[in-house]
Amino acid sequence: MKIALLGYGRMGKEIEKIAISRGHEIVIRKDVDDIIDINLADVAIDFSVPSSAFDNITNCINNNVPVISGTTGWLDKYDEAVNLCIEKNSAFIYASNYSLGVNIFFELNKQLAKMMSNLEDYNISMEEIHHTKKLDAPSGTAITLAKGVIENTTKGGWELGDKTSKENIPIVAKRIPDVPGTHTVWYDSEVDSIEIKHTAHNRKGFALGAVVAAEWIVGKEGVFSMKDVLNIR
Ligand SMILES: NC(=O)C1=CN([C@@H]2O[C@H](COP(=O)(O)OP(=O)(O)OC[C@H]3O[C@@H](n4cnc5c(N)ncnc54)[C@H](OP(=O)(O)O)[C@@H]3O)[C@@H](O)[C@H]2O)C=CC1
Ligand SMILES: O=C(O)C1=N[C@H](C(=O)O)C[C@H](O)C1
Repeated sequence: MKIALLGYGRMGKEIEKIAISRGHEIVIRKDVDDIIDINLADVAIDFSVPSSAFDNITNCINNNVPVISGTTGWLDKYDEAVNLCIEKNSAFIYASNYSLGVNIFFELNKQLAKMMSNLEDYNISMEEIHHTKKLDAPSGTAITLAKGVIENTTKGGWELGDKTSKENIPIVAKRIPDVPGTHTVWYDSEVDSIEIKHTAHNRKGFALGAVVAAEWIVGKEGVFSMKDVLNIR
């Protein structure tokens, strides 16, 4: 496949290595606001910055080039991208995290939330730790984890900070040099704690998932998720 990399930073470079090792060709490497001809590519992979993701994605959709987006911090415009994709009969996936391990962790988190939903002695909290170059907080992955709990409990939302709250899920965001991404969900009571945790050791899992999603989406039409790609039930 001919792949356009929209964003050629830490993730773009990791994706390039995996894509080439799987027999693909990189035809576009876009950073900043370069003018590009997206039609040179069979599929585009966007790991850029929150302020440019929406423009990158809609350029692909408008040109009927399937697009995989991993950029976080732009989701206020997600519904607009979805509607455009449906209107143009194009193909699009956004995932806050493309690694297989985190996508299994998302399902585990939902199951645990269901089991804990009636146990009032336990307080939920979350923590995400990332490298100091990360632009957004909390991480997209932490937001997906919080949504997974909200869908399965009476929690109404999430908030940044460590304040225990009956209504919202507190999320602490820590920035420590070189950490690729660590997410923990706790349920604490007076007598014990339950903890589930995912630790990325490097960026290879994110990059492989994005390339697998790009291979999967070519020839399809619609708005999909990593659950579709990985066939997780
Ligand atoms: N979903 C997932 O699985 C994962 C998601 N991410 C997310 O992916 C994004 C990128 O992460 P990462 O690679 O670490 O970040 P980097 O900062 O290393 O890379 C982002 C790149 O995007 C470039 N860029 C800036 N403006 C544009 C534009 N208009 N079009 C295209 N590229 C542009 C930047 O260029 P310059 O430096 O010149 O500004 C930079 O090279 C983040 O939002 C991060 O949260 C990260 C890992 C996994
Ligand atoms: O910025 C990162 O590095 C990461 N961002 C994603 C997020 O915001 O969840 C995924 C991963 O944790 C790495």
